[in-house]
Amino acid sequence: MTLVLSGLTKAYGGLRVVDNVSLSVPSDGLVGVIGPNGAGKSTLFSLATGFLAADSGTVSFDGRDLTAVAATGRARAGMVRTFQVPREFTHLTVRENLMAAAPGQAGEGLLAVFFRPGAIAAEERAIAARADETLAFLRLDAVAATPAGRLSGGQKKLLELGRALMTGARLILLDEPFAGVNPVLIEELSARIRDLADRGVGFLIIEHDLRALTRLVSTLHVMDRGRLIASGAPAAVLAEPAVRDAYLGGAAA
Ligand SMILES: Nc1ncnc2c1ncn2[C@@H]1O[C@H](COP(=O)(O)OP(=O)(O)OP(=O)(O)O)[C@@H](O)[C@H]1O
Repeated sequence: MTLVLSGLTKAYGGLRVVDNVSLSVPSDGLVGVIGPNGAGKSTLFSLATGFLAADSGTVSFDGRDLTAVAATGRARAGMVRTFQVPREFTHLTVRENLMAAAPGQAGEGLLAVFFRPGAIAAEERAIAARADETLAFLRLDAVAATPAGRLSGGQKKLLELGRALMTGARLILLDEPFAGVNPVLIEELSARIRDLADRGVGFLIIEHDLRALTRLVSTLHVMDRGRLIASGAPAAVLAEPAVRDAYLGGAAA
C-alpha cells in the first residue's frame, strides 16, 4: 500500500510549480508536507490524486502504476484526498454525507433498481452500518442528524475524514486538516488519524500548523518554489538552515 511519487513536474507558462518531486508514503505511514505559501503543495496533491495531469513523473500505489489513471480510478484504487475548504453537502445531514461518500456497486445502473432491488437494499443497510461505525469512531454521533453546513470548522474536518474513510481509502491525503480548527478538535483529529494509522491507513498531510503536524508525523518533507528542499525526521528537518531560510524569505542566518 505504498504510495510512490517519482519525479513529478508541473509547469504553468514555463514556471515549474512542482519541480521533479519524489517521495513515498508507506502503508500506515504518517508523512507531512510543509512549505511557504505557493510552494506547490496543493498542486503536488492534485498530481498525486489525478485532479491534475503531470507534465512528467509517475505515481504508483501498491505497486501499480496509476500515472495514466483518472482521479476516480485512483480513488477506487484506495487513495483519496480532502481539500483545504471542506466540500460537504451542506443541506444533507452528517450521516447522509457519510452514506453519500460510499461507492455504490449494486445501485449504480438504473436497471439494477428494477432487476436487483434486494441487492440494493442489502447494500444500503451495509452502507448505513458503516456510516454509523464511522460516526461513532469520529465521535460525531451527537450531530448525526445535523445538516453538515451547520457544523463547526473542526467538525467539518472530522466529517471530511469520515467521507474519505467511507470510500474505503487506505491512503488519505489531507490538505490543511487543522486550518480553522480549535485546539481541542486538533487533538481529537490527530488522535483519530493516529488510530487509523495503527489500523494500516497511510496519510500524507499538508499543514501550516507546524507544532501540531510535527507531533503527528514521523517524516516531514519541505517544499519551496516547487522543489523538495529537505526530508526526514521533523525535528532534524526544521533545524536545517535551508528550511529556516525558506520560511523567513532568506532572512535567516
Ligand atoms: N492553474 C494555475 N495556473 C497558474 N498558476 C497556478 C495554477 N495553480 C497554481 N498555480 C501557482 O502554482 C504555485 C503553487 O500553488 P499551490 O497552491 O500548489 O501552492 P501551496 O504550496 O499549496 O500554497 P498554499 O500553502 O498557499 O496553499 C503558486 O504560485 C500558484 O499561484
